[in-house]
Amino acid sequence: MTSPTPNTSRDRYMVLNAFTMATVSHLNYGLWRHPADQTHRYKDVDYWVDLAKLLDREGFDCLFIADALGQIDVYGNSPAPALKHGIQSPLIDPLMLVSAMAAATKSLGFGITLSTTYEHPYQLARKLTTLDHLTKGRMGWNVVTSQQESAARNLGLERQIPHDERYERADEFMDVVYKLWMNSWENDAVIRDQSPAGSGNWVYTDPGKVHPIHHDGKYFRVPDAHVSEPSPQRVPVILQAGASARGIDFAARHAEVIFVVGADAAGTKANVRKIREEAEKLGRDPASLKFISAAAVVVGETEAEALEKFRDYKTWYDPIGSIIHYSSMTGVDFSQTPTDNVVTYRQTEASQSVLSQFDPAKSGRSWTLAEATSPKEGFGRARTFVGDAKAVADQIESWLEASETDGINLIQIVNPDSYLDFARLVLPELRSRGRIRPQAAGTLRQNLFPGLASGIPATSHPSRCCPNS
Ligand SMILES: Cc1cc2nc3c(=O)[nH]c(=O)nc-3n(C[C@H](O)[C@H](O)[C@H](O)COP(=O)(O)O)c2cc1C
Repeated sequence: MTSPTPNTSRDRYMVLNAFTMATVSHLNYGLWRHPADQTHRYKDVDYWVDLAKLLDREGFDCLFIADALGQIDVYGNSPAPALKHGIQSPLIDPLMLVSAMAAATKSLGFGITLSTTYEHPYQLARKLTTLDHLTKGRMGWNVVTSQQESAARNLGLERQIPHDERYERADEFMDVVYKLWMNSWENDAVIRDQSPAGSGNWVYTDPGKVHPIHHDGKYFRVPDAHVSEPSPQRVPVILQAGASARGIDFAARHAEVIFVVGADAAGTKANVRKIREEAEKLGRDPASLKFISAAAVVVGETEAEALEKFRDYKTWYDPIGSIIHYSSMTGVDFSQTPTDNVVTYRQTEASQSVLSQFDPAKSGRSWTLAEATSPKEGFGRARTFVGDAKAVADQIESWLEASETDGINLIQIVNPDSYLDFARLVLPELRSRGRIRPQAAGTLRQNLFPGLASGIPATSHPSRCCPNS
């Protein structure tokens, strides 16, 4: 049951992320065919640098990039529909994009998706430490346990590790990376004493201040110290999205920014309260968690202009594409399901929360497949706010209130117009209402959690549990 306690820890400043994927269409199914859309340039570094510069200039907190590790092939039991419809395929590696974007920006954070099921913690720790150095403390990690059989098949497994066991493995994965990031190098381990040759005092790193972690667990054995010296945040900001029972437990334990789902504001709020409650039980400070959800915005100078734009965008929207993606996330082949059939929950080894949010037992009403995947009033499964600047700002504020979330992951409908329109029209309005932080504070973590004295996680975060932290 949800907590009756109202959430009192939310800041006035909202979290503002742009949400995309290194592919032709993310949640804006079919819009790659729109004449204004530039997403087909996703393989061009200038496309990413231009997007990052725009978001940085306009004061977005973070560019959040989703990812997947295998083909989208549940719908019709084949990759062909996703390939034809351009549904998250073709796809490139988002981590590779960060250095170029970082070099062209000052304060924009980067939330990149990496899987605890298919990465190794020792390697992942080095990759994210490297980027946290190169970005000067602007890295976030969207921790996923993955959900596609196609990833398992192509990465050396017979089949997916079962859903709950993936989370068990993920818990141990986090334990390993926390030890590497927080416990292995002391703050003053690097001395870089350049005493002249012959003095005998010169030293780069004090070996006595670099500690092996001696991890020997069920899934991982990592005996030695981290190979990289600590980065500005030490631990990238931990983002997370899964919301099954096991996903909620994981989020409550580890996540700082939770990408929360729900069929509507009430369902989203129930998930927010559940995770907050669990986090508090684990001794975490409720102010050290933030909740965001996906949102699309169609804004015009006037309501009529916005409605016309919405109508135009809708003509390009691909409802089959949305079902192809939904099949992949849920692990259920919906290719033969009439779109007016009611969505019922069934347990799969893929994402459970993406299906259970439409379970009548959870949301209080039934949803047809069409309503779940292509609601008339929106784009895909993202909340959609349409109108002039004032109306959109009103809708965003009402949504944040009703869902008890802290901010949005703004999806693109048409790139870059969706972000340009938002920046030109909605941001000044939100700014005038005191919703946008006036300037960057330092690291991504300090931007998201104003008041933190340093870039490292809050003292109640599990990464701070051990010596040297
Ligand atoms: C809103 C949302 C966004 C997600 N984004 C990704 C993603 O980009 N890449 C990925 O591999 N998994 C993604 N996932 C999958 C989850 O991270 C998680 O691994 C999966 O949902 C299984 O957990 P669950 O049953 O607890 O939801 C996403 C899930 C949700 C709900």
